Amino acid sequence: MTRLSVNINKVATLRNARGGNVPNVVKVALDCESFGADGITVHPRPDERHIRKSDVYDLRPLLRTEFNIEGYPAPEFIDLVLKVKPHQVTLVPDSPTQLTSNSGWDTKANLEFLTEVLEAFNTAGIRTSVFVSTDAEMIEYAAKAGADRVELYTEPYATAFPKNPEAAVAPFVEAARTARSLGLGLNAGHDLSLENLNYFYKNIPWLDEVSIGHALISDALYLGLERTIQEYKNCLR
Ligand SMILES: CC(=O)[C@@H](O)[C@H](O)COP(=O)(O)O
Ligand SMILES: NCC(=O)COP(=O)(O)O
Repeated sequence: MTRLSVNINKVATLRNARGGNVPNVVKVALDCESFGADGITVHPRPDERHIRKSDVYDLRPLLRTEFNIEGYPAPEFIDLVLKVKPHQVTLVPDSPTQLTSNSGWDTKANLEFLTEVLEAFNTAGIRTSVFVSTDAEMIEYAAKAGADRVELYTEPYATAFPKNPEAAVAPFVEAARTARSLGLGLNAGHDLSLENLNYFYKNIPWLDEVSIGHALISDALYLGLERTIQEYKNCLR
């Protein structure tokens, strides 16, 4: 079974636009779970432009499904994750000012750093995932650093999909095989959508998890949150 983790960053973006508590990020997360989401993902950024540290603390005791926290492992992030102890932490190589994630780690160049950080999370009993491109060497070095899983950065797939789905997914199938041969679990995310998700899943049915935010929350404006989550779940069958 491939699990759907709903990324609620964009709900927090909307809430922050007015400074109040509408929409209520915690309530939306709990509703996502009631509507069938298998997990909730947040990506607290240093400027707190969407998810705030306080959201992470508020969510932790209330979520009933898997909690995944993504982010760059700066000292403040490491401290937050070790205090909150989510089920999974996903390390992303984003700089503080970045608009959104736009690449995977260079796991070879950052081997020492990643090994140290992953060890801290592994020791705390938190499952670890490292955001990577489809480059086999990057996946191999993620395994060397001690990751439990890799998350494939799917933006290149999403961009190439409309013109040529087969060519778009091919490097991801290869990367997924590499990850499996190394005993790594496999996640995927970024720009996955109702248009491109089912084809991705059908080609890589052993995917453990996808995390989806931007397209899913946008679809919910038209379809409503409950129906949207059901439609994304249907893409994973
Ligand atoms: C790692 C990843 O691909 C997503 O977490 C993405 O970065 C979402 O973050 P934003 O919602 O801040 O764009
Ligand atoms: N890890 C990817 C994620 O959480 C959501 O990315 P997106 O669907 O907002 O592009």
